[in-house]
Amino acid sequence: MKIFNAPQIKELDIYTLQEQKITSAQLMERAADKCATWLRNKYPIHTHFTIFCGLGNNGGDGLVIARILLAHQYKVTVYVVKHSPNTSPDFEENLALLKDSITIKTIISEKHIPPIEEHSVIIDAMFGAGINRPIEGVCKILIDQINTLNNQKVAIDIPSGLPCEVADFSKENTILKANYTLTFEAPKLTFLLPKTAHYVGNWKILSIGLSENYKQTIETQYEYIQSKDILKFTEKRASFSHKGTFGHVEMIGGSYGKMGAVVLATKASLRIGAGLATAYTPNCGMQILQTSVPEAMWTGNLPCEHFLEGNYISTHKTVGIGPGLGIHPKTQTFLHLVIKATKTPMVIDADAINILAKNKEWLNQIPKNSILTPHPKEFERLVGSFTNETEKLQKLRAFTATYQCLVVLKGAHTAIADVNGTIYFNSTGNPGMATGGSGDVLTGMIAGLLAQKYTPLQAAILGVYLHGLAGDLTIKEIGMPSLIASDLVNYIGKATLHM
Ligand SMILES: NC(=O)C1=CN([C@@H]2O[C@H](COP(=O)(O)OP(=O)(O)OC[C@H]3O[C@@H](n4cnc5c(N)ncnc54)[C@H](OP(=O)(O)O)[C@@H]3O)[C@@H](O)[C@H]2O)[C@@H](O)CC1
Ligand SMILES: Nc1ncnc2c1ncn2[C@@H]1O[C@H](COP(=O)(O)OP(=O)(O)O)[C@@H](O)[C@H]1O
Ligand SMILES: [K+]
Repeated sequence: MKIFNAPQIKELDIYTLQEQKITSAQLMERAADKCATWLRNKYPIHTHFTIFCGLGNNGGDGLVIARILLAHQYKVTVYVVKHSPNTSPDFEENLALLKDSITIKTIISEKHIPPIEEHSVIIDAMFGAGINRPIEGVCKILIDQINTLNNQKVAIDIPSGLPCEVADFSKENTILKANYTLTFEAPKLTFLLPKTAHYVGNWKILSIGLSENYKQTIETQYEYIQSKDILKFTEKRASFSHKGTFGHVEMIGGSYGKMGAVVLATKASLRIGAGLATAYTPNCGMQILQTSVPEAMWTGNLPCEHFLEGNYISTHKTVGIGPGLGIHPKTQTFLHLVIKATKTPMVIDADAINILAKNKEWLNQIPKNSILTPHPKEFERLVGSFTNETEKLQKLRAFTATYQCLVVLKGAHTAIADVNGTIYFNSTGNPGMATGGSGDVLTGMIAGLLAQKYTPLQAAILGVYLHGLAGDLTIKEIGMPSLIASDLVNYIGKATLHM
């Protein structure tokens, strides 16, 4: 699903009106009706709603929602926050319609800000996608007050004050903190970024029938990955296929005391369907690997007892490197040899990334279209620090373009940056996955998919999606805190049933 910025949403709106021969007021009615239906399903009939409306179309949505809720016998109080003389035509039209049913109160200055009933559900329809500067004056005072209340808060389209795209978020910015956000058609970029997502709460996409034809023509830099996107990639296994058909993963990693990481990655590569897997570890890992993953083979440089060092000769398997690797100076040299000897895309994770961060001149030598899977701290070591989300996304794009590789920046809504600059955000996963070893499982999954000849972009997207889904399926059966990385490996199978 494409993620649109504010000008693109406007374009899409205009095209939809022409294509479907409807007025903007009719589209507003449709959008507000979807919100009202959601609210009616969620809140019982005795609920009181306090709706704060701005003067643009977001405010217009609020007025229509009020009208529909009133028609369904809900108790509703509506305030229009009059911060400017300008209003939108659809706001005016709906203001006139609503005036027939209730008295609409106006907030012009601080003294008009009302006390809000303790159990009233607050609907935020002050500013939507049209926000173009920080909020000041009476709106700021009102939002600051609302943010101190424990009432449930539902934002329409986007919490007031939050832009659709990334902006510099100084501490002074006033943004309403919602429990729920009902957004139209597609999420906004700011819903998916760690510094801004907490304003949005639990968000729902409400489809309002915008033109699918026009969506196809809009070029976006951001996409949101859902199940229908991954279904495109999946292929059935041919009857006469054999283990050689599904590739051979060589998972390189492990060091004394950190062998579990490579165990998890190797197992995961097999669970996602690689035909064969070989773990390449120091000698102390041999028995551990052979006992914990009997399906895998083992190889290593026999003289290395506790960490990988020495020579490396490629056997042209699909290489994953990093889990548990350590950063011993001799291991650093060894990694350099692996990178130079490998000619096809590889997966580079954990300490392999940390070593590259210390030896940036080697980055030019990694095979084209390789996939690096840093968590945010590892990413920062690679590209240097960043002060805001804009800078982080710029650095992400610059990195993939410079080194012609993909980056999987892990976390909630893991971001997969393609070589061409498109960034795909994941929709699966949960905080139960914030546990040691989860990332190693992902490395194994992506390597296993690469071995099966998925393209690097497909392997990254599919791996990240199924990894998160395995986490989501796990917590349906055990609580989030109990989830451990081995559970993810065990649920890969169930996750693949959704393909
Ligand atoms: N396709 C869809 O998704 C559909 C979307 N719909 C709805 O339309 C909403 C977008 O509506 P919108 O364009 O009228 O803008 P909105 O957010 O109401 O802002 C109002 C005006 O406020 C102003 N302003 C900006 N910042 C300010 C500030 N800090 N402090 C003070 N003023 C400020 C600025 O005007 P200015 O003052 O700059 O002239 C701006 O124009 C969208 O979020 C959704 O709810 C549906 O109805 C139909 C389908
Ligand atoms: N809050 C969260 N929501 C969704 N996924 C998460 C969350 N926290 C962590 N994860 C996922 O768990 C994995 C953690 O990886 P990483 O930090 O490398 O762990 P480790 O180094 O212990 O293997 C990543 O795939 C990340 O996306
Ligand atoms: K809003």
